[in-house]
Amino acid sequence: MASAFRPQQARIPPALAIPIPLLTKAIGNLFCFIYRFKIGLCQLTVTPDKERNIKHARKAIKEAAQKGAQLVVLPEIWNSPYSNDSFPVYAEDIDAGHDASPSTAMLAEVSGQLKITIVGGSIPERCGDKLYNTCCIFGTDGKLKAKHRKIHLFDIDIPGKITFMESKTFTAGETPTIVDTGICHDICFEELAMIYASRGAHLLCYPGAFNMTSGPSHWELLQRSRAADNQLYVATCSPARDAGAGYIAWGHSTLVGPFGEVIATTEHDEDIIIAEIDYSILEQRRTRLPLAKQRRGDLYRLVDIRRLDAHCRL
Ligand SMILES: NC(=O)CC(=O)C(=O)O
Repeated sequence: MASAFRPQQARIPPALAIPIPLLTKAIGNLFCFIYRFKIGLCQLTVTPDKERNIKHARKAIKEAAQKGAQLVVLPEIWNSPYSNDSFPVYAEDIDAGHDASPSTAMLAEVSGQLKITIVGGSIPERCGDKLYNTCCIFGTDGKLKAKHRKIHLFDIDIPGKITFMESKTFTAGETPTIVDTGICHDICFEELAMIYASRGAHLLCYPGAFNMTSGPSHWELLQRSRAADNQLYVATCSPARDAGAGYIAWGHSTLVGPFGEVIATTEHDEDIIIAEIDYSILEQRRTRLPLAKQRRGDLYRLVDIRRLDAHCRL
């Protein structure tokens, strides 16, 4: 998921400066030099036991917060096995309240209790007769700030390597989300990242579950490309690898900086990455290499067909 975050207002202590997308770019740029914070990427093992997955995620979030993370990111599909048979069984009706959605109830409780922002990876969401691959973002007050439904469903067929059709069960989301979030396969679409960047995003978060074919070939490449093209931070968070699962996740959760540099990463086992994000570096990069100014809008231009008018405050 790509959650795009922008810096918050000056009266908020820098330590709590989880970026929000609402402010104008000018205000964002003005204050971003004071904004440093720690991000925690929880690469979690996922089992068929949903209750255990929720407890386990809670423990990892707490550990990341204890280590100083003010923004914690979970993997794509962390409460359920990544399989079309499981998605309908593990799906939760997020809008129906905490009783109908124990996974998001936990995220709401923990974010409020620890006063951190959580990019809640994704879970299968049931809405009427449809299922979505949905990321919920909770603010420091424990309130749901945004819900992003994966826009680009992951359908792949490489004979002898991997076949997976998310579209068998999931319906694609229709809206980019301004706490700017995308999920996994969304990372493959540079236009989406460019739109987020043009709206002032400083950080894109992609909870993702790449596999043993797509992982080695382009997991890191895509993250570094999105970061370098748009001169911003990119954070990814994968499930840990389970060699016995039907779908074997690649792992390698990573934080990439605005020059496309890998700041922190891990292998495929369960892990919590804690790394620092410093928006002043981002501005420095943009000043030294002003891609936005150099862009030839007279020759080519990205059209944002669906203007992102709904904003979410963190
Ligand atoms: N779960 C996914 O969307 C995986 C993906 O995009 C890939 O390339 O692998």
